[in-house]
Amino acid sequence: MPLLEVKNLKKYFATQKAVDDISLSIEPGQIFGLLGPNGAGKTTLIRMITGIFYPDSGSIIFDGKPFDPANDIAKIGYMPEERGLYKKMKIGEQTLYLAQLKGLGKKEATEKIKQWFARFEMESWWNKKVEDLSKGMQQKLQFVTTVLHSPKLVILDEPFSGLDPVNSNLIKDEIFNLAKNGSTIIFSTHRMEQVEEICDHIVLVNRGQKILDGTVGQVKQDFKEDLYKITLTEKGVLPEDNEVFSIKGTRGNSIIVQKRDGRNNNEILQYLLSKGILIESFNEILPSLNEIFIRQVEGTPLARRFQEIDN
Ligand SMILES: Nc1ncnc2c1ncn2[C@@H]1O[C@H](COP(=O)(O)OP(=O)(O)OP(=O)(O)O)[C@@H](O)[C@H]1O
Repeated sequence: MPLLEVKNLKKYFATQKAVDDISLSIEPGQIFGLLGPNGAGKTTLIRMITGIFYPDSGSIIFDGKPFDPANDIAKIGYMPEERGLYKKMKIGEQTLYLAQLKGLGKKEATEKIKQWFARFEMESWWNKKVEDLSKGMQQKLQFVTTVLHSPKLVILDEPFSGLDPVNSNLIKDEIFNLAKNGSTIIFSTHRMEQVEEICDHIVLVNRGQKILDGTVGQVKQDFKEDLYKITLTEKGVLPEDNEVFSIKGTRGNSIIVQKRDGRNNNEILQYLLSKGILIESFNEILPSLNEIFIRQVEGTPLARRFQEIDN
């Protein structure tokens, strides 16, 4: 049973169809990437899933039942892009307050805060004010306040913005841990390399509509162009266009080839061997999510620069 099911959700503003008939389904433990260009409708969709906006129409099923914001909100942790911490309040006190708002008792909340603060090396922050923290430190704190009550659904909007590589890794590891322990994660970002690394499943939204839905692997397979990078053992004996493949680029003793329709990989290798060309390595090149994103959103062909493909 999915943890979250959104069916035909719509939210129109006066001049804008912000979410225009979106349906999607998220399984428990999934790390789900909600992607789309600026203004696509991601925040509006998230605001409906978190009970901030009522949908104009459509339904949200959370944990098997119609979504009931008053009760279900305690099972959700949302880290919005605009961070919402009280600048003047002391960090320990504030974290405790936010945890209690999410339904934790004072004792349990204090224990959990201590565990998280120890894990993130934040123990010395307890009596500091938020305004005394750097942007990245505030980000870590916001992450802790989002996940402290062990929500079933964690929604993270650009969780890595402003974080250095060490802290990014720390948060990334925690995202994997949360999913491993059964939390479901919705992860919204414009950084496609993070999506490739972290997400199991993605949905791409554009102009209020869903334009892609699948696992990262499936989506890449769907957009593949039958391109291969072949590294040859000897320089100088490069093949030419032929009936099995066409040459799309060369770099040193590596070539990028495109398999012709109806041909298979063995035929590529057989052709090269028949010409006495020895092969050091042979790899399929799948498009990056970044390329797919741009192609789908802009409707432009993949602008691949072959000389820049390194692996
Ligand atoms: N409260 C509002 N009133 C009127 N229009 C709105 C409101 N909120 C969002 N919109 C419009 O709805 C559309 C979708 O906005 P939304 O914030 O959901 O996009 P987004 O995908 O989150 O974008 P970004 O990546 O830039 O955060 C935009 O055209 C926006 O101008």
